[in-house]
Amino acid sequence: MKGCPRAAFLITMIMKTLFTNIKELIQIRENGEEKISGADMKILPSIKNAFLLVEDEVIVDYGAMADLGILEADHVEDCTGKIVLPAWCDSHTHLVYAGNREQEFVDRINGLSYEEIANRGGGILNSAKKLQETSEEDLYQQSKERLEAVMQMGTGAIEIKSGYGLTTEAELKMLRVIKRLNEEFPLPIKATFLGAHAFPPEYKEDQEAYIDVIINEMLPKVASEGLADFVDAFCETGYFSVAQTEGIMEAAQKYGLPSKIHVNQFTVIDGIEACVKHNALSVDHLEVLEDKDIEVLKNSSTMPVALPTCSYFISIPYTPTRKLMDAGLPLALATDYNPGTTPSGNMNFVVATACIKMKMTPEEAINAATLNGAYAMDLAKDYGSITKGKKANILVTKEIPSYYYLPYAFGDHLLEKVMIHGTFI
Ligand SMILES: N=CN[C@@H](CCC(=O)O)C(=O)O
Ligand SMILES: [Zn+2]
Repeated sequence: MKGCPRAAFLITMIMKTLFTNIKELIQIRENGEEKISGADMKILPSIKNAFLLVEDEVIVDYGAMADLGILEADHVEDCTGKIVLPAWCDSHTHLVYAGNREQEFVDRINGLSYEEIANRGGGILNSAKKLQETSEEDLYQQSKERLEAVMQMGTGAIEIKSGYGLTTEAELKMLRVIKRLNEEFPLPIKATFLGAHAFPPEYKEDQEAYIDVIINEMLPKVASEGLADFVDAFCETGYFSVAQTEGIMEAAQKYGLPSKIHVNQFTVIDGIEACVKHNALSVDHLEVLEDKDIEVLKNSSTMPVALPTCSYFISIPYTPTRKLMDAGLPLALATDYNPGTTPSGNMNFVVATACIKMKMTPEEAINAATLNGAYAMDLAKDYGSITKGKKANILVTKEIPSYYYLPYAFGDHLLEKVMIHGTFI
């Protein structure tokens, strides 16, 4: 009922939607699992020839068609030949941005690296300049279009970061746009404050002064206006050091903001250890990993998040997800939707890329893109699986041979219907 509080008083009848003859209902979780780890990721519990019942915005029942008694419903959705699964949970995006960076895409084709482009004032600083010059309304309109598009592609819960503002005013502008999206769209949106995305040029020679702005100027405003759920930093050589990242995590903790940190994208600088020490909810990227990083993640509650379409787009190594899972760790998959390294919010393509390039099985990839993604946004209690009492965020595929077909036919749009909070969008 987000964005429509009065409706709760106006609607008196329960709206029932019954999905019948489902070829296979997948990602059924009955035991309150909040995340799936290690070898368990190979298992995707399912029922063949199933039904699913939704009342208002909640999943209330499911089972084999043979066990479906006579049931009245306001709407019956015949799913003969179709797979039904929970909507994707995209736990890492930068979906709010201004303009695009297709020139840098061509520059990379012509031989420049991400680092070389950034050193010339491109990259994050290029996006920050564009965003600072864009009005809040225009930024909202650009972002809204992207959000509508990713929902049509099956995203039912999403995290969006700031980080292209890099001034107090522009960071707050981004976060207000995220807040407005959250108010006006039916899906849950978690906001992450990423003031520590890059050093603005005017602070190049005095990094600590910018850290001071983040901690003593931006964070208090973000917190007092209730604009963020999490804090993030780009913990990377040439960006924010481990010590600076720790300072930001500690400051955010005082405002009750857990961290989700960009780390180990290009270099190993012991950032993961610092994140685990500060109980980070997730560590994201991890394209370069050493055994010691994996050891540190064991026995922690921090979710490793891989972003395979970022690796695909800027031709960097893929996160060694097999090593992580072999170590018994959980793993989430997300898009990293942003104008520089991943101009795509397509979770289907993320799942396919994980299977094709990282050799994850479809079961592992689907676990990573649903329940584990929800965990990485602190949303697993209500999203990410077919569970009685969870929100009805449901994908219905077209008629396909099996769920293997989703990553197999990687370029096809295979979703027929998307339901968010009990309503087809
Ligand atoms: N690595 C840091 N941030 C983004 C890219 C930002 C940009 O290039 O605009 C990422 O997650 O890939
Ligand atoms: Zn990112």
